[in-house]
Amino acid sequence: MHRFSTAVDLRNHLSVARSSQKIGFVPTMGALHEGHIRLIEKAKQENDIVVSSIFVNPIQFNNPDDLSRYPRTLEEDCQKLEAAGCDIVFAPSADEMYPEPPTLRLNFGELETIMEGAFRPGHFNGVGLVVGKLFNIVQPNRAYFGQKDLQQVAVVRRLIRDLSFPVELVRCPTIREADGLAMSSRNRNLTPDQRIEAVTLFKALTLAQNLLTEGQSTAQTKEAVIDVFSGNPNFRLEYIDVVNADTMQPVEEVLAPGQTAICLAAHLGQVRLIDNLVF
Ligand SMILES: Nc1ncnc2c1ncn2[C@@H]1O[C@H](COP(=O)(O)OP(=O)(O)OP(=O)(O)O)[C@@H](O)[C@H]1O
Ligand SMILES: CC(C)(CO)[C@@H](O)C(=O)[O-]
Ligand code: BAL
Repeated sequence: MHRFSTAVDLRNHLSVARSSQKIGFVPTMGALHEGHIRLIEKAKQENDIVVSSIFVNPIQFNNPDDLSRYPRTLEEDCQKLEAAGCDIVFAPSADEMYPEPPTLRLNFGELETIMEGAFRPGHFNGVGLVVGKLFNIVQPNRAYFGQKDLQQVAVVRRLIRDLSFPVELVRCPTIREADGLAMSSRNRNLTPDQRIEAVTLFKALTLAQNLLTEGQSTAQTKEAVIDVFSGNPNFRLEYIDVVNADTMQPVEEVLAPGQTAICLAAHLGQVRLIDNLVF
C-alpha cells in the first residue's frame, strides 16, 4: 500500500493511472472499524484503485471537546486498510489541507436547518469544504459514504450537483454490532456501562419503524421515542425526525419503500451518537 501526506505527491502518483483505471475513494476520519472496512471492500469490488483518506477535519467540529477527544489511531488504521486491500492512503496534516484558514463558506440551504445541520452549526460547511478539496485532490470516479451519516450523504449529493464534480456517489448500508448498535469511531469513547446502554438508540429506532408501519402518526411515533429516552437519565435526546431519505425534509406519513428515514441523535454522557433507519 502506498502512503502519501502531500496532495502534490498523491496527484502525481494518480495522474498516470487515471487515464485507464477507475478510482474509488473512501474518505474517513480514521479510528477505523468494520463499517469503514466494508466501504473499502465495496470500493475494491467496483474500481481498479482504492484510495482512502484519513483526516480529522478540524473545521467540521462545532465542539472543541469533541475534536480533542476524537480517537486517533493512524498506524493501526493503515494496517487495517492494507489488510482490506486499499491501494493508497492519504493522511495529510492540517497544514497540508489548510495552509491558511479557508474563507469560502458553503451553505446547503434547507439541509442546514434540520437535524445535524441545526444542532451542529457550521458542521456541513466544514464537511463540504473538506470533501470538495479531497475530490479535487483524488479526482475519484466513485466515492463511498455510509448510510449511518445519512444527512451527510444528502450534503455530498448537493455538493456534487452544485459544483459539477464528475463523481458517482455510492451510499453503503450501516454496519452494526451484534446487539444492533451502529458502529462508530466515537463508540470507543463509551464506558463499558454506556456501551451496553448505547443499544437504546437502535431499539428506539426499531420501535419507531414498527409504530409507523402499523399506521401510527409521525407525531405519536416521535412521542414514543421521546418517552424511551426521558425514562433514562443517562441519555439526552437531541432530535428524532421522520424525513424523506433523499431530501431529509420532514414527512408526515410513510413514503414508498426505501424512501422514509427515521433519524435521531442522543448524548450518552459526553458522547454524542447518531443513527437512522431507512425503510
Ligand atoms: N457503521 C457504519 N456503517 C457504514 N458506514 C459507516 C459506519 N460508520 C461510519 N461509516 C462511514 O464511514 C465514513 C467515514 O466516517 P467516520 O470516519 O466519521 O467514522 P464514524 O464511525 O462515522 O465516526 P464518528 O461517527 O464517530 O464520526 C463515512 O462515510 C461514514 O458514514
Ligand atoms: C466525510 C468525512 C471524512 C469528511 O471529513 C467525515 O465527515 C466522515 O468521516 O464522515
Ligand atoms: N461521521 C461524521 C463526521 C462527524 O461526526 O464529524
